Amino acid sequence: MLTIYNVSKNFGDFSALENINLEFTNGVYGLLAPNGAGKTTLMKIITTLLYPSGGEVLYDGQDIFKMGENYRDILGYLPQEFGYYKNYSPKQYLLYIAAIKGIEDKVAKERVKKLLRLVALEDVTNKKMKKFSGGMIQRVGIAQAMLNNPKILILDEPTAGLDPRERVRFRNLLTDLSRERIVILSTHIVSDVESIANEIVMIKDKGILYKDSIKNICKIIEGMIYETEIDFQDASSFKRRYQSLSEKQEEGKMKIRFISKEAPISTWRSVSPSLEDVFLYIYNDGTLEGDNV
Ligand SMILES: Nc1ncnc2c1ncn2[C@@H]1O[C@H](COP(=O)(O)OP(=O)(O)OP(=O)(O)O)[C@@H](O)[C@H]1O
Repeated sequence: MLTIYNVSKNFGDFSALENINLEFTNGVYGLLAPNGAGKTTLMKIITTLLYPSGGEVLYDGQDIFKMGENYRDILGYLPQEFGYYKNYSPKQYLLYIAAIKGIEDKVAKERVKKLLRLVALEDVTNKKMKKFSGGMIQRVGIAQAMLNNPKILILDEPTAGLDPRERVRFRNLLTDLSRERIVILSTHIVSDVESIANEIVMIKDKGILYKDSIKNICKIIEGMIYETEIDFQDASSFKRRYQSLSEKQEEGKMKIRFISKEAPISTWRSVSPSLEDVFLYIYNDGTLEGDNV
């Protein structure tokens, strides 16, 4: 179990995170927040790349900063900008990283072969990576993070730049991997974590706002989400009053999904909240009038 206990992080006078408390067991966790909320900072602390200004991070009760090599042996990390060598093949690259990690040659060869199969890159094992798609590169990234068969796998914005098919493949891979390890991935894209994360961790105002299942998080706004059709000319006043979640044109009218805490009127249809609705509600920019914020 990975435990984050009262962790804070300051950069000079600026406080990026305050009193973070979290516990992780095996499964996929989606760290979800807008850019700049502190996701990368938190992930860097978990990977020991940044030292917290206060608090502790424990793995099975041991301080990860004191575990040194022993912690790095159980940690896999895919940073936001992962540096690979275009002129290398995935096999060459992974063997090279394995050598840096001090994995014995014979063991490394076996593992690289297995990992390339796991991330479905067997057919391009010896092809130079310069012609690879974003999704293929991300899968090489996952494979390098998995070289030491880590108990904790940290992925910083791993789905940026993937096309929808690659996203699906990527999700399936993570679900598979999370059976026997802690997988924490950060993103500001709700749909990336919606179908794979067992729990969502939301950061707001430097702290943890929620750590819960999607189902429970959605309960926060249950009974507050509606859809209705309005005339385009009424749209701006409507949107000043109610927070719009999505809009589309339908038969000359605007179909709008929105949040209201007021008693509904007969033309509103109550709908089930989604994680995307919660995200928009939580991180709304405060441009509404009245009590609906
Ligand atoms: N080395 C640093 N020095 C000063 N401020 C920093 C430093 N690193 C991060 N910050 C600030 O801390 C806050 C959190 O940054 P962080 O990169 O963790 O956010 P994020 O949620 O990961 O966003 P993104 O996805 O854009 O990286 C931001 O306001 C950022 O400007």
